[in-house]
Amino acid sequence: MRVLSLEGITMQFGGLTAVGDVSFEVKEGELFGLIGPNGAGKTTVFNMITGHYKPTRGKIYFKEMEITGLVPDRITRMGIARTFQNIRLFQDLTVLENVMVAQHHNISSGGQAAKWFLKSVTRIGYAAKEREMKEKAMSLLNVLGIEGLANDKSGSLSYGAQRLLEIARAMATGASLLLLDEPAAGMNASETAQLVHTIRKIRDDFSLTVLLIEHDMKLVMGLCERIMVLDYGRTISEGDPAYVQKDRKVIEAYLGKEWVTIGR
Ligand SMILES: Nc1ncnc2c1ncn2[C@@H]1O[C@H](COP(=O)(O)OP(=O)(O)OP(=O)(O)O)[C@@H](O)[C@H]1O
Repeated sequence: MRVLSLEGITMQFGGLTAVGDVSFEVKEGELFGLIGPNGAGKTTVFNMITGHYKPTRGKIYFKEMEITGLVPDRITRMGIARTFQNIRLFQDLTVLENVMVAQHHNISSGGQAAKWFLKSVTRIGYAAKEREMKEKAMSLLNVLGIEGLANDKSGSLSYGAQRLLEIARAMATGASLLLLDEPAAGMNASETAQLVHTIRKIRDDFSLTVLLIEHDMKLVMGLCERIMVLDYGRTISEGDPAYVQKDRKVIEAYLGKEWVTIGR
């Protein structure tokens, strides 16, 4: 079954066509990669799916329901969650609190709202509710392998751990489709290798569908089952990793000739 479907999506900013007539489908349970050079339009595609931008033209469907132009909060509640290229965590809340706040995904704005939410849950005495939220949040941190950092302030974490926390937060919304924007950015080689394993595991254990943007080609080629390549807002290739990495258009526009000899 297809989970996500984009039909002829176009996004113009004044005279600039950031994304031009892009169509693709992501099937349930798939690990789908969106790649291409800087400025190709990848994040703009994410922003249209999540309702941060309204497409100039085209339609977007999630599980056969049209979601084009719906507000981000509504789209999150329908089951789509994302991480951001520039990490967006509540830096002065703990790791555990960050995940607990994300469970209540209506509270998506500023740190004050997040603090108010946590305080009211505790003060009004929803002890059982709080305990349940804590347990769920801890189990997500466990899955991501950062449970040992639960009581640390998120601002004190390494870059790699912050990226994992962002994934935990996206999962905490109860989403069935995760959009990950450069999840390996800032990670070292061993963290990246572990991330491949983790993304596969959460896909399997939580029956998720994952759409990701990434510049680390080893991760993309080793993890994704299908890949779409954008260049100047247009689709230049789509297929499995074996096909895409041999496609001359992709090598010329993005991977470079050195990929052919050393990349694999
Ligand atoms: N809000 C905006 N207003 C004007 N131009 C924008 C806006 N958002 C994106 N763009 C432009 O759209 C084009 C595509 O940008 P986008 O961020 O989607 O690329 P990208 O493929 O994600 O790049 P990168 O790999 O560097 O993150 C760029 O030329 C960018 O400057």
